[in-house]
Formats: sequence, C-alpha cells, structure tokens
Amino acid sequence: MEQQSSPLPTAEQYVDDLYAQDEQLEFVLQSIRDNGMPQISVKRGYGRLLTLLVKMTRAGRVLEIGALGGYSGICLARGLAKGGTLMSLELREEYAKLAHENLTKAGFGNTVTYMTGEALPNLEKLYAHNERFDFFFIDADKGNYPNYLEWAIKLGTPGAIIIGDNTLLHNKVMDPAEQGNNVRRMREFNRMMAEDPRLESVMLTAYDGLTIARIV
Ligand SMILES: C[S@@+](CC[C@H](N)C(=O)[O-])C[C@H]1O[C@@H](n2cnc3c(N)ncnc32)[C@H](O)[C@@H]1O
Repeated sequence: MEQQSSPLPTAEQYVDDLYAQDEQLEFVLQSIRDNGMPQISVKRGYGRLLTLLVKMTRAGRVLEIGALGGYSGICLARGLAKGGTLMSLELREEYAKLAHENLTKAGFGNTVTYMTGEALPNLEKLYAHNERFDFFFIDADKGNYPNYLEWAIKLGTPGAIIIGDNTLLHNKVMDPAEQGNNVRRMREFNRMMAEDPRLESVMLTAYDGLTIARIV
C-alpha cells in the first residue's frame, strides 16, 4: 500500500520547533486562554527578535502599545540591561492587570509601568511630560498605526527603533479588493515606514509581517 507522507511543516513551524519551549512564555499563553482573552500575542519567532533587538541596540527606555497578557512585554523586558524600563500602554484595565501579574512572575514587575485607556491621549501625556524612548513596539488597534508611528517619531530619541506587528494584516494589504479601514490604514503605515525620510526600515514577511524602522 502506498504510504501517505505527512505534509511538510511551514518555515515558521520548522523554526518554532527548533527552539526549546519557553516555560515563562507558554505560561503567559495559557493564562490568556484561561481568561478567555484573544490569542493574538506576538509570534514566538518575533518575540525572540524583540529580545535580541532590545539587547543589540542597548535600548534603555522601551515603549509598547498593546500589552494584552504580557507576552511581548516579557520579550522586551528580557532584552533590557539593568536599570532599563518598559512603559506599556493598554486599553483594558483587566488586560494590564494580567500582563503585570505575568511580568511580575517573570521577574520584571518593577521594570514595567502600565498606562491604561486609549493609547493616543496617553502618548500625548508622555510627550508633555518630556518622556522619551529609544525603542517602540506598536501592536494595538490597526486603524491607529499611522498615528502611533507619528507619535513614536516625536517621542523617539535619535536612532530609536520603531517596530510594527501584523503589517501584512493576513495578506489583506496586498489584495486591492480589501478596502476596509484597518487595511487602508495599515497600507498607509507600511508606506510611511518605507518612504518617510525620517526613517530607514525593513519589512519581514514571515508570520503576519513585522516592520522595523530606525529614526535617522
Ligand atoms: C495584539 S494585542 C497585543 C499583544 C501583545 N503586544 C503581545 O504580543 O503580547 C493588542 C492589544 O492592544 C490593545 N488595544 C486595542 N486598542 C487599543 C487602544 N486604542 N489603546 C491602547 N491599547 C489598545 C488591546 O486591548 C490588546 O490588548
């Protein structure tokens, strides 16, 4: 009888399997499921990239927009040197609470500060208080990505890194038939990242896309 061969893994599955399970991060994913929250944390490979990039750039002040259960927060905090800090903006109190619990369990409870509510007014507050950051991770409501990018440029120190997640938006950005608000705004974000003279950037197309820029 002819043997059925199992389908090949995707490149992302292959890479994910190459690395040992990360108990702290798996715990976060389980806590998100247990609390009935959306399972939309940053993908494992990009989480590892966040840690590496924070380390490689020696960023001391990191700002995240969209905390959910703290998965990306832990990845970012792991990259910080002693004394580094993470500011995390999250719409929902209950999500920020779980994220803080998870960062505390991971040993980063005193590294992170949460600001809850809509991110835009909080970004304005941070600017007014003269807070500046050298690393940004944008991962909240997609329709505001271009606004978050403008704020990151304003709040960024020279050479700051700005990263946006989900920049392919389930491949909708390439499909001219897709004309919803989030898709149009994500296209606008991608175009800004590619063309804005204040930035130099690269777009990674694994998983759901990740765009990385540096303020020139
Ligand atoms: C994709 S999830 C973030 C995942 C997280 N970065 C991670 O990888 O672990 C998006 C988060 O953005 C939050 N969010 C949505 N709209 C927001 C807004 N206007 N201001 C601040 N946070 C918002 C959601 O509540 C949700 O927790």
